[in-house]
Amino acid sequence: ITKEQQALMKIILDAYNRHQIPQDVAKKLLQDQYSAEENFLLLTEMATSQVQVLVEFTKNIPGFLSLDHEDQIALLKGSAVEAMFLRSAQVFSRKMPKGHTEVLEARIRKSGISEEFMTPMFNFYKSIGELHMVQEEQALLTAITILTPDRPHVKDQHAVERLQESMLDVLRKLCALQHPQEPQYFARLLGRLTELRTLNHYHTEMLTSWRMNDHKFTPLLCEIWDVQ
Ligand SMILES: CC1(C)[C@H]2CC[C@]1(C)[C@H](OC(=O)c1ccc(O)cc1)C2
Repeated sequence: ITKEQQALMKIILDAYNRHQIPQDVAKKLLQDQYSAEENFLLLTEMATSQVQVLVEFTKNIPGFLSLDHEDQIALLKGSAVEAMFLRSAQVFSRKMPKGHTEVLEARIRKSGISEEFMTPMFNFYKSIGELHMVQEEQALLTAITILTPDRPHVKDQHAVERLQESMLDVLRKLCALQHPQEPQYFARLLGRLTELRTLNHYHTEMLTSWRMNDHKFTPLLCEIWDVQ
């Protein structure tokens, strides 16, 4: 890993750790009642704060702010769901204190999300948990997800590709250093990104079914997912 790659990794990691989910959301997890309505409101707050954290993290990805402004928006909108699932998978499988994980799972299961979406979502959380990623890998994988060139409406895909490639190069070297006994570890990480893309479809269904039951989203969520 070269000097400038170490510098890049430090910037990404600091940005990833600087913007954590506000503690008040985590606290509410254990306090409020368990009604489907209460759970939905809590998940709305969680999703909204996750999107805010995503925007702040993205702004700190070296080179992102020099991209075309419309492309910056297209990348954020195109990656928000995947970045949110990636971060919540990591929070779910590692950061959360023991009791919280079960409570969050129970609230998610009782919030009007259809059963058919639960399975792939929790399978994804399990598959991320099994990787035991170090936080540098988590931060880089999130940046790589955001810098996916073929999102809808991205005009200068090559500019995005160049940024993503430099992240992929650092991640590949990091995996080789962190998991010398597992040469296929890097490929496994990238395989998770493919699994992540399948969740986009379920997420759209989830939003639609909530809307059908007249649930209200926050302005930020409406803007990032073009709903309402
Ligand atoms: C853990 C999750 C990633 C999983 C369950 C809660 C999440 C934060 C996310 O919720 C939403 O996307 C969402 C969207 C709109 C809304 O009003 C509420 C939640 C899906």
